[in-house]
Amino acid sequence: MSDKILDVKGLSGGYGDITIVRDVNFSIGKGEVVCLAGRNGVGKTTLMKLLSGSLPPVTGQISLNENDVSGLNAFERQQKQISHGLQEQSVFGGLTVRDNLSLTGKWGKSPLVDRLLEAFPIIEKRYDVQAGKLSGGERKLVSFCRALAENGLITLLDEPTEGVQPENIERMGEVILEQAKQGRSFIVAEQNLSLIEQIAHACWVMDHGELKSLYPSSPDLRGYVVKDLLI
Ligand SMILES: Nc1ncnc2c1ncn2[C@@H]1O[C@H](COP(=O)(O)OP(=O)(O)OP(=O)(O)O)[C@@H](O)[C@H]1O
Repeated sequence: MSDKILDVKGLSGGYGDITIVRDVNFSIGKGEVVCLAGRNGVGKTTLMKLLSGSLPPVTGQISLNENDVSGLNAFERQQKQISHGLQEQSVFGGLTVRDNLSLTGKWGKSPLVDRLLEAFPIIEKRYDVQAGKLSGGERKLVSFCRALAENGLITLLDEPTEGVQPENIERMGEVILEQAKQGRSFIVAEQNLSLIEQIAHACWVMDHGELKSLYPSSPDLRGYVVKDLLI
């Protein structure tokens, strides 16, 4: 088996008759962290949904460890170790933080959970609080911790830092890099340049539903991301 974990060929998809993601091709290696940048509305979340299985592809093939998972739904892909903390299905307001974390069955006593609690002590302090009463940033931390605790081969994170304070963003980056060293791969749709610079082994920019690689092909990651994102 090669070190390639995820291989995507000719992936397209969208909503009804509208195609958002167009003919996307890439592969990701074991332990690789890829950041996905791009302006609002270009299709980053749609690509993440196509990868997680919450949106069925119109064309294309997604292979995980050389097995075709394109026809599997989100739950089945999760069983195959594609973990995700995506925006919409993130955190249920009527459940406590502890119950939200326990939904995947992976929030038990483990070194990984201990590490997450050490990085984000606020989580344990909020265990018995209903998630609907959390701040936006705290909900993002719950979603992040749950996705990380799943310990999947590949973890998809959609704007994990939205509303999160800088020191916690830096800790998110530290945890991602530690996990990547242990062989986990990540795709992180993200606009926060500090996090991108902290964690990215590669960075892609999405534009009109198509992907182009910026880094490491460009030596000036910040310059190129800023130019592509903000102008
Ligand atoms: N459920 C939906 N039904 C129809 N169109 C949708 C749906 N969700 C998103 N879109 C459209 O698809 C396009 C891409 O949206 P998407 O959420 O993938 O962009 P994004 O790059 O993640 O944006 P952001 O950075 O703002 O989160 C947008 O034009 C959006 O209006």
